[in-house]
Amino acid sequence: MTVETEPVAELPDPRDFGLPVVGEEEIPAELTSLVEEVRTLVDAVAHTRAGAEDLAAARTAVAEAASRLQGDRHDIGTMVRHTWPDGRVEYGTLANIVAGPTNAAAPPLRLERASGGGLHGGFRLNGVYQGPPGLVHGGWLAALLDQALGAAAGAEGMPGLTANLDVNYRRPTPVEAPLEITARVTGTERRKVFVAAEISHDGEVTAEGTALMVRLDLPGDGGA
Ligand SMILES: CCCCCCCC(=O)SCCNC(=O)CCNC(=O)[C@H](O)C(C)(C)COP(=O)(O)OP(=O)(O)OC[C@H]1O[C@@H](n2cnc3c(N)ncnc32)[C@H](O)[C@@H]1OP(=O)(O)O
Repeated sequence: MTVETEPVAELPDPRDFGLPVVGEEEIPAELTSLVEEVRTLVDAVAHTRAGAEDLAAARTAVAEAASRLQGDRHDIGTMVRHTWPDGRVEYGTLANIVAGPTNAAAPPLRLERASGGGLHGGFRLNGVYQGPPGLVHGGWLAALLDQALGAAAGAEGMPGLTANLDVNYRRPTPVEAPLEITARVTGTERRKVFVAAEISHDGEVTAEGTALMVRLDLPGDGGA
């Protein structure tokens, strides 16, 4: 097994496969701000003790907002193009449930290149992500690890699908608290990309995951 992290092939443009592409820079600031507001709304709805009158008024306002937005939609499968500071281009799914920039159901996760290699990001999960009281749901921790693991492979020019994901929960992960996530490629073998990631709070690892990503068969890479 090697730890070769050079991109294996030029990434194809998803448009060549019939998938629409939106540049990250084309997402209107108003949409980004709306996504933030909807996250706040979901948290408010999940925890509200408001009375019937306020609930009914809020329902009407939300229904109006939804009907205003329904008409003009991106297709399922629309991709978003991200350009790293070194010029490398990467594609993600616009409405990805864990990191889609326009998906208000996704947590506010933003991954950056780490100085020592791999990716890292700081984030905070509100009470909507609870499993046990006051703690983040284990399924969401697995989803966050899976996303970071996939993104770490993608950031090295080796996008793929998760074939296997192994998660260990080391300590409880609190909601409403600063969290960090890191992920990196640890090795490659033919189309297999081995990746590892951790979520930590207060400097202590709370959950860690390893995955086998199987690299997409890209045109011209021979699959080796
Ligand atoms: C920025 C974007 C981040 C995205 C992160 C999110 C990640 C996701 O959620 S992906 C969605 C969940 N995953 C999926 O839906 C994948 C479903 N599975 C599949 O499509 C296929 O099984 C797939 C693509 C993983 C592998 O199939 P295929 O391309 O035919 O590869 P295949 O030839 O069988 O295997 C390639 C190698 O991997 C190995 N392998 C495949 N699956 C496994 C497995 N589960 N465990 C161990 N090894 C495996 C094979 O043994 C083979 O190894 P070797 O090179 O040593 O012979």
